[in-house]
Amino acid sequence: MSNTQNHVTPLRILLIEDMEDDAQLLIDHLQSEGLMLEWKRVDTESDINMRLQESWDIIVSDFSMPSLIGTRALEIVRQHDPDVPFIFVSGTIGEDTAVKAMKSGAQDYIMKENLNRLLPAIERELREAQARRERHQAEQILRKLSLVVKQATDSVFITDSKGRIEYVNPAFEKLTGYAANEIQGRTPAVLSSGRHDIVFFQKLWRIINCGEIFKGILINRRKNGELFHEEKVITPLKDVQGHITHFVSTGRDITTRMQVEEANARLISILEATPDLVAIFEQEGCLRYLNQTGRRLLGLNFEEDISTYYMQDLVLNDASQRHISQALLVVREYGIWNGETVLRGAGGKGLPVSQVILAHRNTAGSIEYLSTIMRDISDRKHFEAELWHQANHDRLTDLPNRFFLVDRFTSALEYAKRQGEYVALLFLDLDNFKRINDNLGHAAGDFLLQQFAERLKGCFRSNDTVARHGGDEFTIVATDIKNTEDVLRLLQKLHTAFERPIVIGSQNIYVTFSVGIALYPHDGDQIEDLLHHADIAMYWAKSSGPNQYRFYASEMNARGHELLKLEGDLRLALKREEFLLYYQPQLDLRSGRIIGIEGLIRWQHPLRGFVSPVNFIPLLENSGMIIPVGEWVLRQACKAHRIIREAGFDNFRVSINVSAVQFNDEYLYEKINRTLQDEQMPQQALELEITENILIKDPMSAAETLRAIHALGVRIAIDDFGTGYSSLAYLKRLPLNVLKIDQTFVRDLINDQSDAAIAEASISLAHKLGLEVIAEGVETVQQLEFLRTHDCDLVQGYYISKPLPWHELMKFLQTKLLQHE
Ligand SMILES: Nc1nc2c(ncn2[C@@H]2O[C@@H]3COP(=O)(O)O[C@H]4[C@@H](O)[C@H](n5cnc6c(=O)[nH]c(N)nc65)O[C@@H]4COP(=O)(O)O[C@H]3[C@H]2O)c(=O)[nH]1
Repeated sequence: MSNTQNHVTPLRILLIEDMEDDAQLLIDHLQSEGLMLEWKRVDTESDINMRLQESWDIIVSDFSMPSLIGTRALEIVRQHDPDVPFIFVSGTIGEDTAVKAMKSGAQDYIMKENLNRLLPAIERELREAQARRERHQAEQILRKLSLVVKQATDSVFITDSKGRIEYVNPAFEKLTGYAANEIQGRTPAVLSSGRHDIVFFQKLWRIINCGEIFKGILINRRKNGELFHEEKVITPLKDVQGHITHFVSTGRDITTRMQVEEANARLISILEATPDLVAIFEQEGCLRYLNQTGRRLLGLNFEEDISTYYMQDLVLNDASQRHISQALLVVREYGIWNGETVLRGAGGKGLPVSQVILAHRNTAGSIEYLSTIMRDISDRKHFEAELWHQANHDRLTDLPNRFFLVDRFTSALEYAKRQGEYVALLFLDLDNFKRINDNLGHAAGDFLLQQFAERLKGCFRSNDTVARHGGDEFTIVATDIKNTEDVLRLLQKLHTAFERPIVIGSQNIYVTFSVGIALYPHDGDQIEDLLHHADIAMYWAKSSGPNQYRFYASEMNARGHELLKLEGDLRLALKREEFLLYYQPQLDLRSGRIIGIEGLIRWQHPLRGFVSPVNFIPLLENSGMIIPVGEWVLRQACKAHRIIREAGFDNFRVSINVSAVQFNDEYLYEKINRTLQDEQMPQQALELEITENILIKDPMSAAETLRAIHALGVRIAIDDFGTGYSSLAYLKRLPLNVLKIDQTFVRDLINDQSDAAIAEASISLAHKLGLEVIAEGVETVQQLEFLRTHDCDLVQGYYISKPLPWHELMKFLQTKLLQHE
C-alpha cells in the first residue's frame, strides 16, 4: 500500500467542512481504506487559523460552504504553509471553478461522489509534498552554500570536467584581478606563472582525474602580472554514476606568509653563517635558537637538545653567571645590555666574548623573547693583554716595571692596612755590575741581569712583586710582613740564593748586591716616599761596602738633609778659600830619606770646623765640583813642590789623588799640562794616584788618558791596591809607575797572615812588573820593619807623620834634612 499506510504515526488531516456528516463520511471512507487518521474539522476562518498553528499532513476542504468559500480557505492555508497538500472535495462546482481552484494552489479536486480517487490523490500529494520539502531544503542549503562561497575569503572557482571555468567567487576576482565574466569559459591556465614545470601539472591532473583531492602550493600570476602564492585544494565533483562532472578549486593567498617565510629563511641562513654566536631565548629563559657558530663555540653537536639551556649556562664561571643575571635585570628594564663576559667554550675552556642582549617586546609591550649576540674577542683580549704586558713589564727580564710596581704596591698597601701588617719596599742594586758589563760585554751583562732577575723572583711569593727599576736596580714589594725579622729572613733567603754563581759561558760570576729597605707604615705610606727612602737606605748600604743591606731610618733622612746642606756649603768653599792642602810625607825605606809627599785635601768649614774628605769628596764627585777643586789641588801641590824644590830638596815628588769624575774630564790632560808649565813643575816630580775603579769603569778610554798623561812624564800610582778587582796582569798593560798597598792590608800585617801574604805577594809581583811599591797607613815600627824586610820601597803613615799643614810640613822636612846631613 502507500507510504502513508506504513506510517506508525497516524496521518493528520484537517477537514474544512461545514457538514459534519460529510466529514464523517469522508473519514470513514479513508479509514475503510486502511488509513490511520487523526483529524479535525473546521468551518470558519478563525477556526482554520487556530488549527493551522498545529502541523498537518494534508488539508481536505469543501469548496462551497455557507460561511466560507473554498478559495478563501486555501488562501488562509497557504499563508501559513505554502507546501502542505491541499485537496478540494466537493460536489459539482463546474469546470471553471475547478480550474480556478487548482490555479490558486490546490493540489487536486475530487468530487464527493467519486471518493475512490481521494486516497490515491492523498498518497500522491503526500509524496509530492515530501519531495517539495526535500527540494526546498536542498534549495535552502544551496542558497547558504553559495552564500558561503560568495562571501568566502578563500578564492573559489568551479570548472567543468574539461577544466573550463564556470564559476568564480568574488575572492577569486579580488585575488586574480579577473572579473567573473572575463574568465568564465577559460581554463585556469590563464593564471599560470611559468614557475611550475609541465611535470607538476601532469601530476596535478593525474590526481584529480583519478577523483582524488589535490593539495599543494601554486605560484600563480595575477592579471596585472604580479605573482602570488596560493595554498590550493582541488576537489573533483562526481555525478551519481561516479563520473567527474566538475572540479572545485579553493585557494588561499599565502603570498605574505611565503614572503615572511622566505625572509625568515634568508635571515636564518645569515644567522647561521655569521661568525658571531646568536641565540634566542624564551621569555622564561630557555634557549630556543642557537646558530651554528654558537654550537661550535659551545662544543654542542647538532643533535643536542638545547631547549634546556639558560642564558647563564652559556658562560663560564660563577662570576660570569652573576654578571649575566645582573645584565638580564638591565635588559628587562632598559631593553638592551652590552658588555663582556666569558663563554663556556668547547671543552669547558673560557672564551672571552663581547655580548649584546636585547629584549624583544610584543605589541602589548611585554617581553616575548630575548636575543643575544656574542663575539669571540680572544684575539683582541690577547692583543690587549700583550700591550698591557709590554707597558707594564721590563723587556729584558720580563719583570714588572716601575709603573706596574706602583699598581702592585697600591694593592699590597690596601691588603696590609686590612691585615694590620707591614709592607717592605726593598731597593736592590747590583755591586759592580758596570765592571761585569764592561769586561764581558753588553750581551753577557744582559744575560746576567736576566739570570739574576729569574733567581731573584724565585725568592719571593706570588703576592710579592719583584720589579726592575732600571739598569741594575731592582725594587721589591714584599707583603705579609709582621716584623723586622720577616724582612731579615727574606734577606737571608736572598743572600743564600746568590751564594751560587751565575754562569756565563765558562765564567762563574758571584753576584753581590746592596739593599735598602723602607717599611710601610714606618717610613711612609706613599710609594714615592718609600722608594725614595729605600733608595737612601740602599745608598748607605752601598757606602759601607759590597753585599750590605740597610733599613731606612729617619736619621738617614736627616743625614740626607745634612748632606744637602753640606753640598750647598761646598759650592761656596772654593770661593771662600776654605780648602787647605795637607801633606803627608813618604819615606824611602832604602835611603831612609823623605823623598815625597801626598797632598790630602782638608775643608775648614766656618761652623763645623774640619770636615773629613771622606765626607765631602763623594759630594764633590756627585756634584761635579771635584773638577775645579781637583784643579785647585793640583795647582797647590805644584806650588808647594816649587817651594820645597827651591828650599833645596832634590828628586822630591808630590802625589795627589785624582778621582774617577776628574779622570773622565776630557780636559784633564790639558789642565795637567798647563799647570805643569804654569808652575814650572818637573813632570816626573808629579805623581797622580788613581784607584782601580777608574780603570775598571771604562778601561779603553782610561788606558788612553793614562798613556797621554804618562807620556808627559807624569808618574802614575795605583791607589788602594788590593781592594778592587783588577788583576796584576791587567795592570801590566797600563803605563804605571807605583803601586800603593792599601792601609787595610797594612793594618793587620803583623797579626793576619793572609794580609801579610797579600802585601808580600803584591810587593813581589809589582817589582816583577817594574813598579815601585809604597805601603800606606804604616803606624808601627813592626809594620815598617815587615815592609822593609819584604822589599817595600816606600812607606807612608802616622808612624812617619800624619798629614801636615803646609808650615808644619816645611818644619818637618827641615828637621829630616838636618838629620840626614
Ligand atoms: N788610619 C790611618 N790613616 C792614615 C795613615 N796614614 C795616612 N792615613 C790616611 O789615609 C788616607 C790616605 O789617603 P787615600 O787612601 O788616598 O784616601 C783619601 C783620598 O781617597 C781622598 N782624598 C783626600 N784628598 C783628596 C784630594 O785632594 N782629591 C781627591 N780626589 N781625593 C782626596 O780622601 C781619602 C781620605 O783622606 P784622608 O782623610 O786625608 O785620609 C788619608 C790619610 O790621612 C795611618 O797611618 N793610619
